[in-house]
Amino acid sequence: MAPFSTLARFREVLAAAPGPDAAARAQAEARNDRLTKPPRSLGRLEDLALWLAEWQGTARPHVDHPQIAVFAGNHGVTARGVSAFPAEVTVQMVANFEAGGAAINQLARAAGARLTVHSLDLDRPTADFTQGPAMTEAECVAALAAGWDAVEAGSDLLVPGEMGIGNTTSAAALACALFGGDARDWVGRGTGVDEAGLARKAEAVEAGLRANPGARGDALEALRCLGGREIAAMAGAVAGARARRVPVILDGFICTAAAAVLERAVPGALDHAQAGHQSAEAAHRALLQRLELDPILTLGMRLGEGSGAAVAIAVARAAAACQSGMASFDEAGVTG
Ligand SMILES: Cc1cc2ncn([C@H]3O[C@H](COP(=O)(O)O)[C@@H](O)[C@H]3O)c2cc1C
Ligand SMILES: O=C(O)c1cccnc1
Repeated sequence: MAPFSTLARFREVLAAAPGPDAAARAQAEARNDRLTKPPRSLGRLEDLALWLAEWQGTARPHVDHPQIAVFAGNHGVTARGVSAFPAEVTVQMVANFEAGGAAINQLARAAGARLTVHSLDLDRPTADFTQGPAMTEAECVAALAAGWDAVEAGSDLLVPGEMGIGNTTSAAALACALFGGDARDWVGRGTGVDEAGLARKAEAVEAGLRANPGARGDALEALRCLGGREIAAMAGAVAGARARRVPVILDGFICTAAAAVLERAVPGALDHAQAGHQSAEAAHRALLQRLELDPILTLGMRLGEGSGAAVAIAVARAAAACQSGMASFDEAGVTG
């Protein structure tokens, strides 16, 4: 059960979260130095292996039980004409996830990952944030807790994903509140809106910041006022993974905006997270840069659902396999 029932308590829990295991990292580095390859020849795979090691607390990290947790929520801001698709697609796509027909079902299977799907009050959209806060504190805390509790015992890697028509507008508003800049810098095409739709998105972000003056000064307040249930749940899942020392691979723009809330609330709160990919959603690159995250993949994907991060699981598994399975120069009788 999530150990918080207020946003203030969530912030304290986040601030008290464990750091990396320095001893495990040192052992993993020493082992990596003795493996049968020229130093650094596995490039970023070596960094990923050491990152997995320091969070899993072992010199021989593993990606045997990755979990993809997809959260779904509905957004009142869809009333502003900000998506190319109607809001009912959210619940329809949840049915598709449950039937195995979505992209994330195929990518989870391809990645050897367990997929869990979490619907968050789909019949109760968040309030339209252009008129005031999207959520009450109780609603925001409940969504954070749902994410926290979704991380399953035994998962050795977590990918948070989302489904929520209108949520690129919510994510843009969040990013704008957290990092400043112009609304137009943070909005993008999402599901494929035209120029008029893009202008409506920028107007909604501006109106949201005007209607929620407290959002600029406080990351958790920004989440409550401008986020959505699936966005808060992804933030809760990333925080819950940290408490359990489970490394996280972040997905696209919406997932990264959710995670950014944690980093802005408590610097260092994303140290256990890597960026799985860089989305084609225009502002994702800027968001990654603000967070100093270097995406593992750039495939031009712009789907969400955890899809880009799901593809990156294979890279993390490859990193762990080399670190944990390779022979040392001594063991293999190779001259070092
Ligand atoms: C069929 C379908 C499947 C999706 N899977 C993810 N998204 C993605 O699109 C939505 C965000 O874009 P916007 O802000 O423009 O609505 C989110 O649900 C996101 O997960 C989908 C969107 C659609 C239409
Ligand atoms: O980057 C993403 O995750 C994304 C972009 C567009 C639409 N849905 C998701």
